Amino acid sequence: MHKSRILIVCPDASGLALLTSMLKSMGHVIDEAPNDRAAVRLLERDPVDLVLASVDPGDSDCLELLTYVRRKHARTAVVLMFPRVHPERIKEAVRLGAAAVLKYPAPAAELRAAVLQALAETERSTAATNSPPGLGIAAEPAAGPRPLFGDVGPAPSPSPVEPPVAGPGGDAAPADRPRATPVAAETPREATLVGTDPSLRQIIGLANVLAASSATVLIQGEPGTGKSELARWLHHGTSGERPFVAIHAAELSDAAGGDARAEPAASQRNLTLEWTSKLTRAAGGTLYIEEVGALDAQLQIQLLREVQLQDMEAASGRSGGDRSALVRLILSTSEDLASLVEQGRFRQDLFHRISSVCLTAPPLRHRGDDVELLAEHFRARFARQFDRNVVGFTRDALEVLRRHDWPGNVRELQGVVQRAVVMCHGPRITATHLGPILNPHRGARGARTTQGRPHLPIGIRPLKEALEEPEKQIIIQALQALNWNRQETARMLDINRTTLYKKMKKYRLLVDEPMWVD
Ligand SMILES: Nc1ncnc2c1ncn2[C@@H]1O[C@H](COP(=O)(O)OP(=O)(O)OP(=O)(O)O)[C@@H](O)[C@H]1O
Repeated sequence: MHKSRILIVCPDASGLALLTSMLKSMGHVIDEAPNDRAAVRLLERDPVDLVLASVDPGDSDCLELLTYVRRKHARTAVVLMFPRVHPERIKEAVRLGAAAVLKYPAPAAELRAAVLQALAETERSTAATNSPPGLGIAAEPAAGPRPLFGDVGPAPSPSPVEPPVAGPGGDAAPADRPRATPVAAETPREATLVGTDPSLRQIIGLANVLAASSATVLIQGEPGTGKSELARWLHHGTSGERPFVAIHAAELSDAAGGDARAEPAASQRNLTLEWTSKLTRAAGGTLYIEEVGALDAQLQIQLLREVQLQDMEAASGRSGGDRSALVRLILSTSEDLASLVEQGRFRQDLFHRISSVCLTAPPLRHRGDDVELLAEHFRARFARQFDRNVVGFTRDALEVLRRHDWPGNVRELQGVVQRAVVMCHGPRITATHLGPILNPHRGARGARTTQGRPHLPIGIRPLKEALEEPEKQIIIQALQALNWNRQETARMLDINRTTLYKKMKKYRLLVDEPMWVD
């Protein structure tokens, strides 16, 4: 075996000196670091064969260095040392790819044996990876990681769907990463951000600056304001060739904990698998998590770890270099995350980490002439798509569009124009095609206050009856904002789909086209 390079990470100076002298006596070259941050800096300057790290298993981030090394330096073995028994953490460390977990301080013989075995296994797998195919040099099956730290029970068996895969840089991906589905990564389409209002241009200007960095960005704004479009814009600014993976936080939580009957350990494993599969698919590109406030507690921890890893990466001073395994995080929210923190529904530490770089998508009602520009953009697009000879809007239609306050923002406008194009049989969309919600002559929206908001049409009548009209209007607006997608609408209104169905039936909204279309 050649002279190996070992990085020893130990916060205790005397322990560090002792470990160094033990391993130096074996003929290895030793680097030393007092903490993870210093270790990452050294690793980025000069890769090593093995990292030997003493960490406190009680610290929630004690496995971060391990995760980092397994992801970024797949050929570097990691041996951990824990000063006290922590069976759960040992299992987790083994699952994440630790070659061994030892007691700290470990007897010299045990330490040397573990180091030798880890180095030998790394050398074997490197030789196997480097062998040209067809030469018949088969690698011995690796003995597999084993905890040496007392009896902690068997390591979780690997899931059948997660064989190690070649990462984008050619390195073997960490063993806990599921295989990337070949078609999984979305080919990013160009982002479209129509609009000339200064509030939007300012955000686009900021996005152009941020596109060049790998900083985690939080995009906030009301539903339908174009947060996803901004995320694509940020992604596309770096490179269109890289994967863009978008996922709604609630879907991620559902997918991870989908089976309510599953054992806690199994659902924890599902969750880790789901999370790592998303990261694997996004490797080298962007992971966009919509409505980050809906992440459940476990996923918030996973996200916090990922953001911390990114910070370590930034602290290591790397810029530009190998980005193939890096994942840029873009998060969005239409909720006020600070108030979720106050309610105890969102981790404060995570909130502080993700909210330092923030873009706010302006609501459409504050974007003046953009309503017309966007309406024209969607008119042209849908006329092309549905092969309709609709060339514009009548003056009264434009007036109606201008006066509406667009609670569903750009998505609502898009839905309204789409329907109008389908319903329009002449060359121009008229106010009638826009429906009573938008049409003041039909009286459905009621009078406006000075702030441009509608008065509720409530007179003195039985309460149940008085509440029906506003309820109907809220449902129609939500349906319009969500393109008549019932599942999404039920979710937005926080009612189940059956309730929504019954209410749509009651208000005669269950026709193919909305009842108000002439
Ligand atoms: N400036 C824009 N120019 C053109 N299309 C836009 C613009 N902003 C948004 N859109 C379109 O409007 C729709 C809604 O936008 P998007 O999904 O980005 O909003 P969002 O804020 O992410 O919504 P949500 O919070 O509900 O997920 C999309 O079809 C998007 O392509």
